[in-house]
This record gives sequence, structure tokens and C-alpha cells, in this order.
Amino acid sequence: MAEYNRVSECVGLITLRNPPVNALSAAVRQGIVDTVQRALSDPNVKSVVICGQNGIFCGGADIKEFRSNMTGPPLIPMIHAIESANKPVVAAIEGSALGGGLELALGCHYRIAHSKARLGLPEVSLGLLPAAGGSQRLPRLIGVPAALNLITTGRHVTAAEALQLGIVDQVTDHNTVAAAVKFALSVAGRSLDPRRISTHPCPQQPDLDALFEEVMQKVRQSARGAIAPIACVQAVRAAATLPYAQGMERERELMATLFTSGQARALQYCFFAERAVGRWRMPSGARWDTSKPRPVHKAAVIGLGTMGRGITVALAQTGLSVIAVETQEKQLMEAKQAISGMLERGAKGRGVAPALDGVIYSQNIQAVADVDLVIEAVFEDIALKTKVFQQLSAVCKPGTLLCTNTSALDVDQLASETPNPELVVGMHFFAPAHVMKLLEVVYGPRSSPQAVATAMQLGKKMGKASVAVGNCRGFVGNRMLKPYIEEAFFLLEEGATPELVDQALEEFGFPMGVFRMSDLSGLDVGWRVRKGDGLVEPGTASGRSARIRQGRRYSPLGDLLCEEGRFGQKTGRGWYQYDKPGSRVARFDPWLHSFLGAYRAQHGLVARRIDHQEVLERCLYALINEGFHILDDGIAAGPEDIDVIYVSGYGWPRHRGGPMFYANMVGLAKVLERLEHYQQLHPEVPHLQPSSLLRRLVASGSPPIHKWGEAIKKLHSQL
Ligand SMILES: CC/C=C/CC(=O)SCCNC(=O)CCNC(=O)[C@H](O)C(C)(C)COP(=O)(O)OP(=O)(O)OC[C@H]1O[C@@H](n2cnc3c(N)ncnc32)[C@H](O)[C@@H]1OP(=O)(O)O
Repeated sequence: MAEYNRVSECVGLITLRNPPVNALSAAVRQGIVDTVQRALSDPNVKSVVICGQNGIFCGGADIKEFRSNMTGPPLIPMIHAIESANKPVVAAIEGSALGGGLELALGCHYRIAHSKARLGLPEVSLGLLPAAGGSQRLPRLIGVPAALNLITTGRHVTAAEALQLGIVDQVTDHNTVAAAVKFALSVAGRSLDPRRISTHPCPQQPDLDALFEEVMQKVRQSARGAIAPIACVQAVRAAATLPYAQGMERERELMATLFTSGQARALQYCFFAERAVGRWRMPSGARWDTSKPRPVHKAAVIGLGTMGRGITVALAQTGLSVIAVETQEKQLMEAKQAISGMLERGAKGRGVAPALDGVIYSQNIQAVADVDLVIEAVFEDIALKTKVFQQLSAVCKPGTLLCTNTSALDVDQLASETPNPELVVGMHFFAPAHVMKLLEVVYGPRSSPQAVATAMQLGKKMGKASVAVGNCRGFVGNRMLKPYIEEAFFLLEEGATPELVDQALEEFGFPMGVFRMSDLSGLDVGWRVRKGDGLVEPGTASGRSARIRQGRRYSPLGDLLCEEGRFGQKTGRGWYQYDKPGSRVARFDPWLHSFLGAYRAQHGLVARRIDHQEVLERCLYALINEGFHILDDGIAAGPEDIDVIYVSGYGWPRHRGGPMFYANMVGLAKVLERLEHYQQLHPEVPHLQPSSLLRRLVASGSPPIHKWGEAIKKLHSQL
């Protein structure tokens, strides 16, 4: 797994071989130990170069090994042996040098990088810290502030930034291995003492205590309960204040805590789940590896409201040419200005030219005649969308894929209004569409595998976490959100406050609790949907019967706030009050609290004490329970799909792995028992009735999450 060759007569060339990313598996580590030993003991070898095969240096430790008994030589002594070598060792970095890969390079005496290479210590995003000396060597090499930034964020830097920071010694546009071999020849015989980073003192930093205090505060705020970023700060502090050997001991202790933590398991699960959702499959048996996407060179967006504008930007930024259609001239001009501004700001951030010429604006739907794919983003009205789809079917060239950005309407119904339903899929973006990571690709029973493959590939090009899901009310994300929000309303009726509910959810790790979130997105959105469903009635009725609608418990609280004109941030009043309409700082609102008191009195409800645990159990288990229904219905192919949707689009804390992973961690039997408990107390709430899949999984011994797929298949075959 590490190949050895002698090149240019006196350079030992070690090539890491472990596709696809040359991860440091046990076999690769053993290969490095053996080949370094061979090079150092060969009197004809004057210097050594380490590189990786297929244009990638090394993607770090093999994450798949973390959950098994680790065998093979450990990384730390291996890197020490390289650093202590009496012949210069040069790292030739192409592609990526990440995590243990960069730590290996930091143990080398010199580093040469290709201009397109990316370097970083992303361990924090896996719930770990760079514990093969990375947390001790990097601050010694580039100083404490820069090392803190890289290690606590896990961000990857370009070769140019790495050169500027002092991580690499040279950047080349040409053959990196050839440049490294030439360099290795030029430094043969030079003293290596100054090149051993572990022997350096950390560069002096004025007012170290104040710096660490400030960084720790910042990290605690943004970590939202994640422990790895905090351990990273502590490890760098050890580098700055202790001799190397003691710093290494501190690094080891901190890593020991992180390595076995539930958070590390959750974050590593997310890493693999994000890759697993790309291997989509449909109930029909169609799959990612047997369905060929159609090429998309030209796309169109119909309707340039908030969503349409964001989608246009996301498409244009991938380099596609986009026809942006809005029938009203004034709206078209406003949209053009807004889209150009977004493209310019985005390009500035990425240091590239804005793709302004990539977008053609038109008032005429005929302009989309020759595009390969259209995304409809007009107002959420089935009659309007049907009309647009019929026009598109008449105008577009044969084979054009027709996508709808609906979040609530029936994709099958829209498809059935077109002569080619196999060409119709949902592409459910989240606002702002050019920023938010998540894309739900919604297929109906007649969507062709090729249409799904094309939408999934386009999502990937746009940098989205794209998840293929079946068609149902709310798809996956919003369908699960409904019971979560309803439980929050019921908790208010029973005595909780918006502040209490939000605090419990924010301490769990959500960036915003349900009520602050509702104020941000607008209370009128849900009101409109509930009106459409015939659930909204005038607010004068009282008593229990007024809170049973369509045969189930219903809380009219949100409707009553809307009747008062309280739509959230945009009106300056909602579940909280704001200094003025549009401002973002939520403040306690005495009006809301007396309103809740009067509401409870009117309905004969007696407020009781509700604690954080009840808030979490009722809101989260109701949401998770719906997730089990979704799996049972085959709307999501596996728990990873649901978890990626929640982590990338709904603010579920990544260090808790997503709702289904969380249920697995809590224990399925415990989730079931608590749902049964609450269902007994609230028999008129159907979403607290445990899903039959959850019951069946518990009855079959609560298999671990990676075995749910198999278990579900088996359980379905027994039905
Ligand atoms: C003892 C503890 C020590 C810890 C120190 C560490 O080194 S922890 C690991 C730190 N490294 C990382 O976090 C890097 C993770 N990988 C990436 O960021 C990216 O994969 C990449 C290297 C930038 C390459 O990206 P690209 O988009 O080209 O490919 P994919 O991400 O799709 O990956 C391809 C397949 O490779 C698998 N994979 C990637 N990295 C690792 C890894 N370090 N260990 C094991 N497997 C890895 C990935 O899962 C993909 O597999 P598929 O089966 O094809 O889905």
C-alpha cells in the first residue's frame, strides 16, 4: 500500500496507494514504516520524497477503521520517525492533504504543493482533533492565531494560502513529484535541525490569555454544544504553553475523550450519510448506478420571486446558461437587479468573475424553447402551476425535463397535466436557494430514473446535498416538521412559554427554537396552508371541542396571532416582539403572555410546569415518529436520507447526527416507551401514536441504524 522506487539515482520515492483518497489505513501505515526504513538504510539514497497516487496526496486517517479495533503501526511514532530521519524527507502534495495526511506532511522536513492542492485539518468536523501531532506542530509552524483558526474550523486552505501562512515551502503549477524530487536533491546533506517542527518553540504571542479567552468564547457560541471545537482550543493552548512532549500528552488525553464520544460517532455518521444519499434508489428498483443523467447545458427558471431568484443564481454559478422568465416587466427588472447583485457578491467572495452574461431575462415563456431543463418557481397555486406546466409542455423541445420547486403541492398531479409525466420531478430548494445546502429531488410513480438522475446530478453540480425522495404531502422535511410544530403549540396550551420551548431546543443544538424560527419565516405561511386545509375557524369558540378539528387535537394559537396581524419579524410582532418590522432581535412580549393566559382561561386549561425534557421528548419524538412512518411508506429509502435532510436543511445539530441517528443513540425502545407514555396522556393526538415500523424494529431487537435497511426489507416481506 506504499510503493518504493529509487529515482534520479539517489532519491527514494514513496508513493501512497489506497484509492480513492490514499487514506492512512493500517496497510498504508505499515507500508510507510517499511519504505521509510528502506530509504533511510540505503546508503545510495540521499533524500526521500513522499507522494500519493492518482493526483491526491492523502485524505487522512481511514475513517472506516475508527469503529473497529485499530491495528497496524500507530501514526504518531511513524511521523516521529520521519521527522527524526537523518536524510531530508519532502512531501509532494497534489490534490488534498487533509487530517492525518497533513500531519504526515508536517512531519516531513519540506512541503511542495501543486497550485490546485487543498490542505487542512478537518478532524473537528468528525468530532476529533488533529491528534497525530497536528495540534502541536501547526501552531509552532504558523503561529497560534492562524493555527487556532484552521484547527477549530477545519477549513481547507488553497496552496496559495498555505504558502502565505508558511505551511508549504514551494508551490508549483507543473509536475509536483518532479519538483519535489528536484528540491530533494538540492537540499541533500543540509542540516535538518531547523526543519524539525516539533523542536521549534511556538512563535511568541502577546497577551496569550486574552487571545484564548476570546477564541474560546467565540467557539463556545458557534459550537452549539459540540465538544470537539473546545478540545481543539485546549490542545492548541497546550502547544502554546507547554513543552512539546507535554503538549503531545495533552493532545492524547483530549483525543481519548473525543474518540469514543457519541458526538464523534454522529459526525462520522454524517460524513458517510452525505455520500450515501448520492447512491439513491427508487421503490421501482431504479438506482443511481444504472440510470444515466441527461446532459444539461441550458436551463430556465419560471417565476422570479425570492425562490426563483436564488435558483437562477445557483444555476448560473455552476456555469450553465440560464433563461430567467417573469411575465411582469416591473418584476422582471427588479429581479434582474437583485440577481445581478447576488451574482456579484457571490463572485467577490469566491474571487471569480460574476456570471452576469450567463443569465438572459425574458417576459416570454417562448424563450425557453431550446433549454434542457426548466425549474418552475411561480406562486404556490395548483391552477397557476398547472397552466405553466401545460405551456411548458407545448413550448419546450422534446425531452426537456420539467421540474417544480413546489414545497406543498402534489408533484404527481402536476405531472399528470403534462403529456410526458416521466419528465417531471420536484426540485424542492430551501430559501435562500443559492445559499441553503439542501435539495429534495421528488419523484412520482411515473418519473423516469433518467429524470431523477439528471436532477440529482444538477444538484451535485450546484454543491447541494441532494436527496431523492418520494412524493407525499410535505415530502420528507416538511412532513416531519408538522408534528414537531404542533407539539410546540400544544405545549404552550398546557403551560409552556415560547421562551421555554425555544431555550430547550436551542440548548439541544438547533440554531433557533420553533417559535423564533416561525417568527423568521412568517406565521402567515402556515396560516395560509391551514386555511387551505379547512382547519381555520373564527377564534371566539371556547372549550375542548373548539380544539378538536377534523377529529384530532388542534391548536388555533397560530391562527389567533395571525388574526391580530402578528406575522413575526416582518410585522415586528409574532411569538416575540421586535424593535421594528424586519428587525431580528426577539424580545419577551408581555402582550403574548397575557394573551396565552386569557386563551387558557377561555378554554378551561390549567397551566402546569413543563420542563426541558418534556419539550424535547414531545417535539423531537413526534418528529422522529413521522420519520419512521416515512421509512415504512418508502418515501425515504433509508435513515441517512432523512438525517441528511434534517442536518443540511432544518438546523438539526450535526453533532447529534440527524433525527433517526439520534433515535438510534437514545435507543428505539426508549423512544417507543416515551411515545406510548405521551399517547396515553394525549389520545386525541395521532402523531404520538407510535409508528408500526418503530414497534416492529423494537420487537425485532432494535437493530443498529446501519442494519435498519435490511430489517425494514425483511419486515416488509413478512407483511
Ligand atoms: C486516529 C485518528 C486520526 C484522525 C486524523 C484524521 O486524519 S481524521 C480524517 C481526516 N480527513 C478528512 O476528514 C477528509 C475526509 N475526506 C474528504 O474531505 C473528501 O473525501 C476528499 C478527500 C476531499 C475527497 O473528496 P471527493 O469529493 O473527491 O470524494 P468523496 O468525498 O466522495 O470521497 C470518495 C470516497 O472516499 C471515501 N473517503 C474519503 N475520505 C476518507 C477517509 N479519510 N477515510 C475513509 N474513506 C474516505 C468517501 O467515503 C468516499 O467513499 P464512497 O464509498 O465512494 O462514498
